[in-house]
Amino acid sequence: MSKPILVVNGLNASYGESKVLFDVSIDVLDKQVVGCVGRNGAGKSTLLKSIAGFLHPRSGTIVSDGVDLVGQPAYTIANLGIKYIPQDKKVFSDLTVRENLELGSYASGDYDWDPVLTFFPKLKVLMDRKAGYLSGGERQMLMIGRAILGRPKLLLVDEPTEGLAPSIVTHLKDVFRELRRSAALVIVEQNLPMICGIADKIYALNEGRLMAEITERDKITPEYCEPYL
Ligand SMILES: Nc1ncnc2c1ncn2[C@@H]1O[C@H](COP(=O)(O)OP(=O)(O)OP(=O)(O)O)[C@@H](O)[C@H]1O
Repeated sequence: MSKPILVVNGLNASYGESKVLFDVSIDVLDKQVVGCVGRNGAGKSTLLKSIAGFLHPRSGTIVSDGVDLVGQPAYTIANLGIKYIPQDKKVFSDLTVRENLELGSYASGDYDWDPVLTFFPKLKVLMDRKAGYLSGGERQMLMIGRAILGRPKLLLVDEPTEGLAPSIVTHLKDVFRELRRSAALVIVEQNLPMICGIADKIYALNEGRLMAEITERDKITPEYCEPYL
């Protein structure tokens, strides 16, 4: 039986006076793939940002390996091996692909190039190119490569397939499947065939509240999850 790598309990989060998450509780086991689905504005990104330390919640606990992450700065959480891949695919445009990749593990100085170049051989060719010139798919490879270069234990991935060609979506699906050998993943995703194809569990959010925790294998299907979108 795997141990939990993340336990979020009673999370309430706001932007100023506007409350966005209401008493959200989730848990993620080691090497588990957890999907998070919901309509636009449901609070999925806010949940990931809260775990990653980019937004300090009003109340609740977020515990990983016995450490409460609430109140910790984002860089401390990243150094604990919890890597956040935001939706916006922002890269440092004037830095090369190599420099962008290395920045993610700069603090720890621990670079594990093998999985990055095995999963994304195309990055080898692009290594000296300025990141600002990359296509959307190449940027996503860079974002994921940057997160896995430092041997993460948990990846928080926000809508990784948004706007990408079907061949890249299939590739990313294979990458996430392989990554679970060494890390747990929480993936926010609107592409139900993609997330249902790899998730062990799905959480559905609506208007900041948890509507469902779907764990039965035969219910982790696009048809079953569709009403939550
Ligand atoms: N920086 C911010 N300041 C104020 N309100 C915000 C901010 N970011 C998000 N919100 C609001 O919080 C709510 C939840 O947004 P969030 O981005 O978490 O939803 P989401 O489920 O990820 O949506 P989407 O699928 O559209 O990305 C929305 O009503 C949004 O307008």
